[in-house]
Amino acid sequence: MNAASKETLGFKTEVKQLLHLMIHSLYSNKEIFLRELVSNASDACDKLRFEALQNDALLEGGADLKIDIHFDKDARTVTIEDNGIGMTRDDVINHLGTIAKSGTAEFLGKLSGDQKKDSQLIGQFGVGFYSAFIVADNVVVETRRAGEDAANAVRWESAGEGEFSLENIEKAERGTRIVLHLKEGEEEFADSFRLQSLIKKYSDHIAIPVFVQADAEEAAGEEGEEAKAPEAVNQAKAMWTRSKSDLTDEDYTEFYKHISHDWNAPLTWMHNRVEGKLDYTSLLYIPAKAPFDIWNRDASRGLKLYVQRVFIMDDAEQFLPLYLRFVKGVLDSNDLSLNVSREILQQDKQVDSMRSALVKRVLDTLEKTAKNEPEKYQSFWDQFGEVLKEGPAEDFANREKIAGLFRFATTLSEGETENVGLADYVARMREGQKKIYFITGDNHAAVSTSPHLEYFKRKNIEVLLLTDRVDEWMVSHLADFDGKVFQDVTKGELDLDELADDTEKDQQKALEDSHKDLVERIEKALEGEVKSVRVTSRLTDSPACMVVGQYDMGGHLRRMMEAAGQKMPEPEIALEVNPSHPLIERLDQEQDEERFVDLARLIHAQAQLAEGSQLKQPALYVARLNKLLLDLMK
Ligand SMILES: Nc1ncnc2c1ncn2[C@@H]1O[C@H](COP(=O)(O)OP(=O)(O)OP(=O)(O)O)[C@@H](O)[C@H]1O
Repeated sequence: MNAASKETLGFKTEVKQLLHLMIHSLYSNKEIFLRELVSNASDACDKLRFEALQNDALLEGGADLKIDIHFDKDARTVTIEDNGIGMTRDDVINHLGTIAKSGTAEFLGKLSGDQKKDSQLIGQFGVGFYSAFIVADNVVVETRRAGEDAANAVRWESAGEGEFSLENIEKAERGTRIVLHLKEGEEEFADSFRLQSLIKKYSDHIAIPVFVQADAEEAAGEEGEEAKAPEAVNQAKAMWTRSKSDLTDEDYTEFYKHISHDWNAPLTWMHNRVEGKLDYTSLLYIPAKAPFDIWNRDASRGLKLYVQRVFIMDDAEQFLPLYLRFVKGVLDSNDLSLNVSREILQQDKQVDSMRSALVKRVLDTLEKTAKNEPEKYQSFWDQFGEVLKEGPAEDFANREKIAGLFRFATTLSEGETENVGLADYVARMREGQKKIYFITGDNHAAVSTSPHLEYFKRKNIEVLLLTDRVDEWMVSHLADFDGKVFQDVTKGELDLDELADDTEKDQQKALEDSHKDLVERIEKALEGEVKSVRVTSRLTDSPACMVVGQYDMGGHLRRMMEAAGQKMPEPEIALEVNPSHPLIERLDQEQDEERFVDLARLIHAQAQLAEGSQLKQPALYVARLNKLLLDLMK
């Protein structure tokens, strides 16, 4: 293609939306553009170094990777230049004209127009290259992919307003040069001192040296003095290789922002050097806020792999299980080969050992946070609890440890906050109680008022209130905690052996004996609708409730599976009635068989509604109820 090949292309809609929002909501943090562009430049150098392992011709004879920052006060420009991997014309179109993240549309839909809230969200999304437009009204990118001819370079230019132009240019040096034409009022950035202090503040941890042009007076130097070789503004050393005592919280936080593209400071981090059988350094972070695509299990994950300080890959998913996909960080191994690939990692024994160690480290840190900083832990749980709940199914060996990190709302806790750990639950179990009781449902209001809880409330036995979609599935994988099995209170007969004293058991027996006829009559009236009917002492205020078989799927999970189009086998449903309830007493005395059947069906329908089920024939229920109401009004 020749130089005449200039073309103008439109940004994808989502870029336009994002640009607009970003410029407005991030204006109060405008200086972050430099961090983002330097971060990209450093990634580009990392990528070049990696590709050069296979093909050192890419270095074109120059292996000194660096980032240069220039400015021109009069022209009001700032230039960020790297000699990294560079981009081809296609790369430029793909990376600087679209947003290649899945879920972008949903993300944009969540933005509210409230600048404060939106800037938080945009932070979670990652602002990247486009942040240049916060301070610039024109951005020129000149880039040449390493290994390409000088004539195959590209110039991209845009005012950030819907379109960009592309043309072929000559560029002798490989890599990318980004020229920002600062908006009026932003000339403060065309200043050596300002740029240097921003690099120190935000990019000190970048492993590639960053050089900032000196001020004119400074550069001229004293007369007769020899020009000094410029010094990098940053430490230019892989941050994780520095000793902990040398690093401040700010260093850790800025490094986190660089690798994670997250705007918020992390919740906590773990920095460890391991020597011995394995030799590696890991720096792992737990974010404070969940990224927008945490539920996309294919979304990129956060561990970068380095081998002997050389960047090898992003998303080194072999080193952490999916249920810890929120962890971000760096792993630098001295044992693996520089030629390591994803396929090799999958079969490598050392990788398994490192993975186990990293998992243990993360779980231990979470445990420690939960113990020493409960409020901080609570905010972690609120963000990532649901992800962690995938743990017992994925990581059987650690399931007890993971379960210890869970937090739930219970019948004894205040409001809907999930803040009761299983260890707390077990510690306050009633004398003789052997099981951990729970109930699942769509929301807190529905489960906390379930008839199934009446007996437990009466006996002051704590019940976990589980309302996440994954809960029933999670508990089925957990099976027990501290030797106590989990029991769904809506399943199987109430376990009086465990919970009741002798008088209560005798009473139950007496109830069963004295209501044999009633039970038979109701069974007949509900033939085909329920599997069996029995009297119960589990209810206080409600006349009846539905109970599924001990090994059947609970109502909540069943409804979700059915909503997802799965056909479920019919469960063994029993109707349990409360003989002390006035309605059941009245039913027992009903002589008119037709009215008896109507009443029994109404009670059955109500029990279904109370557990959150839908009636198969709601209109029939309404008709029956109306008939009874009319009778009453006579
Ligand atoms: N200096 C550069 N050299 C080479 N490629 C670059 C450079 N700057 C950006 N790119 C390319 O453009 C892509 C988009 O950059 P951008 O900063 O928008 O997003 P990102 O870095 O992938 O992630 P995030 O949006 O979370 O920051 C990068 O992934 C990279 O491929």
